[in-house]
Amino acid sequence: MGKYTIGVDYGSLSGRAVLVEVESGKELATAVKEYTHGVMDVFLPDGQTKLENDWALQHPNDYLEVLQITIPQVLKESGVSAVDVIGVAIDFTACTVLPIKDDGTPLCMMDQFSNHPHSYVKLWKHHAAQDEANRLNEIAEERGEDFLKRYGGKISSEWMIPKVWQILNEAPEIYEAADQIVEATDWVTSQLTGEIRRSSCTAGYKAIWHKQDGYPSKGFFKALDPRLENVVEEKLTNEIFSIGLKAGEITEKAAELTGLNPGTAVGIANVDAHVSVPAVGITEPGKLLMIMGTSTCHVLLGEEEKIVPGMCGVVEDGVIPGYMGYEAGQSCVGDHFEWFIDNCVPASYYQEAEESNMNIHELLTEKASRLQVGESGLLALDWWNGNRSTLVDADLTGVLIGATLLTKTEEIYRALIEATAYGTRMIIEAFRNNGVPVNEVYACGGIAEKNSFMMQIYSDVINMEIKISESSQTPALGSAMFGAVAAGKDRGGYDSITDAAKVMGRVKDDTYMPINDNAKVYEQLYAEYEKLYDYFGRGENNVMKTLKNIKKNML
Ligand SMILES: Nc1ncnc2c1ncn2[C@@H]1O[C@H](COP(=O)(O)OP(=O)(O)O)[C@@H](O)[C@H]1O
Ligand SMILES: O=C(CO)[C@@H](O)[C@@H](O)COP(=O)(O)O
Repeated sequence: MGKYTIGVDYGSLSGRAVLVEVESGKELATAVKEYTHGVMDVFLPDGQTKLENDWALQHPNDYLEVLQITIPQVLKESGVSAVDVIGVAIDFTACTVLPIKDDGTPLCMMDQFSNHPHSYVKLWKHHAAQDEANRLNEIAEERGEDFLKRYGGKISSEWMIPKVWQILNEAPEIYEAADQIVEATDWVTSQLTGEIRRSSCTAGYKAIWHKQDGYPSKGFFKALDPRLENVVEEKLTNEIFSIGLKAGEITEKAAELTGLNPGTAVGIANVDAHVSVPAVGITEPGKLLMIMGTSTCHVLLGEEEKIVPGMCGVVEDGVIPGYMGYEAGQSCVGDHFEWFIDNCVPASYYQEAEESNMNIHELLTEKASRLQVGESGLLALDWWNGNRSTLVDADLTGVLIGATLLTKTEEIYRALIEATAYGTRMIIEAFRNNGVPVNEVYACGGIAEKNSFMMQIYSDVINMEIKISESSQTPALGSAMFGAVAAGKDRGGYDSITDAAKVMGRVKDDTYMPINDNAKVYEQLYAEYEKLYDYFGRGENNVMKTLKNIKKNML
């Protein structure tokens, strides 16, 4: 009798489940549920409580709806009986966090807090804790805190401690009422197993936890704010579980919600980027995976703990047990194009797209692909949502240089694509220059799947071959693999993620190869990008911050 495993991937806008055959890695069914509340960046669900700039919230009930709708759907669609599903695991955007009570109830789902913005889930791209991040970085630097090096020299405002501190600063009553502040991935997993077991992946990359040294010292937290001295014991926990372990089993309550059998193994939770690595078959150093969607994450394995300025983090066992897992990222990739189509594309283009039976991305891509490299005379910086790597500064903003009265919409679209490719090259070079080899490049995610023109540009800009994941649901497949590992070989699964990757992880046969002529022109354009990057990003011209301050004072 065949055995099956389910992975659920929680993205920025929706959650997707995939049901996979364990012995072949074949995906039998997929189901997607858009979040009912989407991303709340203007109002709370009451439609009245206004959110400030740089906020991005979500509703935890949307995550439970994903389980309730997609898991029964994949069971039904595949015709697989729940009895034959041996494991399940989830992955999530991160750092996406929420305050909860000890029994798991999110504060925003309690009447007294439902109108309080700080009681909701803070999505990874909630950037309103930048002040806290800046102060944290200053204090850590003054104290010579060793951990800073492991996070590329700076802790991002997207990560756990700045977000926790923002709650404390702006809503001490919420901080006080929270028994724990937890990553959404760990919370949803606890809704399946009945117990919170925090993952080494989220703790390591997002909450400054280290396998040997644990969290930063009490002295450091006290130096941030005396009220934070015991934040680990009071809101986090010292008990961290390695990815690849079993988090528990499906409870009776979770069985009712999902249609799975009580007792089904549940894997320790993962992050969407990191979980994708084994799903493309990577289990060794030197192979960088780009997970390209709303944002892009770059994940890479290494043998040793090297210090790479501006990376997001290096965590032992953070991706594949036995290796150092490196992460870097760009906070704005698909979102870059989304902003553009929402704000800068004339109605005539939409009309043409409709007439040609294309979506607007496809039309713009098609038009952009008819241009020669360098023909538009444009160059952009990809900082519309700040810069995660290598500058770690959410206060940086976008730039477009070279526009004239003749500049066309598709030229700007292309310049935005190229900007994200230059940003990726900057990251690859940062790894290489600091002793972490990048010998091969892989890609997965919505964009790697949907936009082959963009992937060709990336190949030309980085001047390397790019291999593409075979699965269109790579993170969900990765989670399904961790579900099979949680079940273990005795129950029909695998004993390690490396064993699972050998069978279940794959890339497509077709790859992208750099086109020499294009690569040569991109070399010149990249040299100009580098100059702009340093000029605006490293303090020589702080105009972006000045403008943000003026804007803040006007609000
Ligand atoms: N053909 C396309 N070319 C470039 N970007 C696209 C295209 N289609 C969608 N996008 C962008 O991709 C992003 C969604 O990526 P996806 O991987 O599906 O989601 P997520 O990152 O939330 O997991 C959106 O920001 C959207 O603007
Ligand atoms: O930062 C991470 C992972 O570390 C991502 O979860 C975050 O960028 C969101 O990813 P998506 O672009 O929504 O796939």
